[in-house]
Amino acid sequence: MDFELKPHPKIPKAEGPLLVCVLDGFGENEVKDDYNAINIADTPCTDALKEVPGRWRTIRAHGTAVGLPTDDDMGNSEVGHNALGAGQLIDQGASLVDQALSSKSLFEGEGWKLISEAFESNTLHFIGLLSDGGVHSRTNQLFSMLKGAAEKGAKKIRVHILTDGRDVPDGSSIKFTEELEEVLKELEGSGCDAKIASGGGRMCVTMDRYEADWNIVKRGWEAHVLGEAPHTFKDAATAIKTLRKEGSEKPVSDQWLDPFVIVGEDDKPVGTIEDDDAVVIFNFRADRVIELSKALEYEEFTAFDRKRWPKTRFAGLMQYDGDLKLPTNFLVPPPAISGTSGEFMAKNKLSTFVCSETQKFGHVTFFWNGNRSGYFDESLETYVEIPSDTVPFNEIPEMKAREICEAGKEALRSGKYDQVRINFANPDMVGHTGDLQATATCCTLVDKCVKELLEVVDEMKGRFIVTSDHGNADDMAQAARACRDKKTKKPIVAEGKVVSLTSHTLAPVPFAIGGAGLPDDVKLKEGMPEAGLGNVAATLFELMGYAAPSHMLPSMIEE
Ligand SMILES: O=C(O)[C@@H](CO)OP(=O)(O)O
Ligand SMILES: [Mn+2]
Ligand SMILES: [Mn+2]
Repeated sequence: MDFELKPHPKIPKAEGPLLVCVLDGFGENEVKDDYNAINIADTPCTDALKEVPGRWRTIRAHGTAVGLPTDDDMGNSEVGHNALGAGQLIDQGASLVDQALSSKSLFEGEGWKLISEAFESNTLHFIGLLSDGGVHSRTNQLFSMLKGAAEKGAKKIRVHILTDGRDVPDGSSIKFTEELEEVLKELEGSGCDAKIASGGGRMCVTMDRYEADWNIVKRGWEAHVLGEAPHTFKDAATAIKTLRKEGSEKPVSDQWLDPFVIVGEDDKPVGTIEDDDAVVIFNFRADRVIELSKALEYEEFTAFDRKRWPKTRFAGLMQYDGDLKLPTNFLVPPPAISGTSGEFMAKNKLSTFVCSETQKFGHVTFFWNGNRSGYFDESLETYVEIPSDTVPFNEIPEMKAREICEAGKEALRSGKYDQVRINFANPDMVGHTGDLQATATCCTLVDKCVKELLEVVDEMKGRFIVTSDHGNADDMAQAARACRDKKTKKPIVAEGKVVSLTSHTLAPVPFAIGGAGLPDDVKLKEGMPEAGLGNVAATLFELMGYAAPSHMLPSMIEE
């Protein structure tokens, strides 16, 4: 690949830096009702951006536009930031696993060979997120692997389930558990001893990310590996129903269920993880299983006391970190992402400042750079992580927006950077709690932060991009979502309350350009209705005064 950036024939380089500001989960939903938290928030700055002729549009952020299998798949941070940073359409994990299952290549690769060594005399464990959300995993993929393993001779299978309620409606984990039990019963009928062994809610068990709180992984380790948890049950459906504490003063949502272990008639755990067992993590998405992968794979490990480290035959559904080559073994080769905008920046000696808080830090670094940890050239890249709070984010909807804003302003003013890239986590992270008011509150704050940043961009004669990676805050009520079902915009009401929507949405996202350093005649093209997140990287280079690299999807700037 030719990495040399050539000057843009018409757009000169700016005096000041380019700000790339990602408002995570800030969709532009066509339904502007009382359940659209952005609509009810006070957002004068981002509203004003929409009014500038030729400098605002929406772009696609879901489905096939970001490499997902179908246009029913909502966008998410991984695919969103991959597309934003790479400027290319990449077949994503969800699609690659689907393909590997339908071609059966999944059952023929090295990873499968490794785990199949345990089929005869040891246990095969599956650990992952049990839902059909399609963001981290999908039940139909798990079920195909379970059936495939039993057909190919696995004698004993244990499944460790993390309940969702974040990418799918809260409470749906019971349905997914029942579906799983059905499949396991079928396997039992064919002579395979197959059971659910442990579980817990994804936000408090196992699925931490970016090392925000290792205790989450520790709880998972204790439940899945050691068979230890504060609660034991004879079956998973009872576990979930009991731990949800429905009808009580403080019901618990699927995301936040305590860890639990399933025990047999003898009250002993039905499925601890032992030496020589095979373990498969059935999530395709990386961020929330990298820590568990490290705990399973690394002999040297200090993040928490594992008490016991079984030597397992461990494979990820994918390889989750291309730089660390973690895990060593995997069932499906990950998408190849190279020639990202970050790599081009570094190879052309352009300097970058990147900042977010822990919850989104890897989004603007790891995902942005094509699922690569680390730097392309540390002397040119400054990455600042502001530690996130470890509470449910509707309790502190401000999160670290203030701190990120201040760091961004300082970086812009320093004159040291060609690009300043930041991500505000709030609309997404607070949106996932389903708390409409708190989400509106954080959108108001984020809008203020954007205003302050844009003022500094002007002061420095710089340029800006303000955009998002997918929707979330733009629809907070189930069935109110316009894009999912245009016919029923009315929210679902249960027990007198509107049922909240905790997931991402299918809405497109805003894309705004501007800044005092941007010549007046630089405008966005008309048309290009199909443009999506993958068209941002080329646009970014043009805004910086360079011709876009030819392998990237086309720029949205008018020629
Ligand atoms: O929290 C997460 O893991 C996902 C939702 O499952 O959200 P995002 O893609 O915005 O990171
Ligand atoms: Mn996101
Ligand atoms: Mn999210």
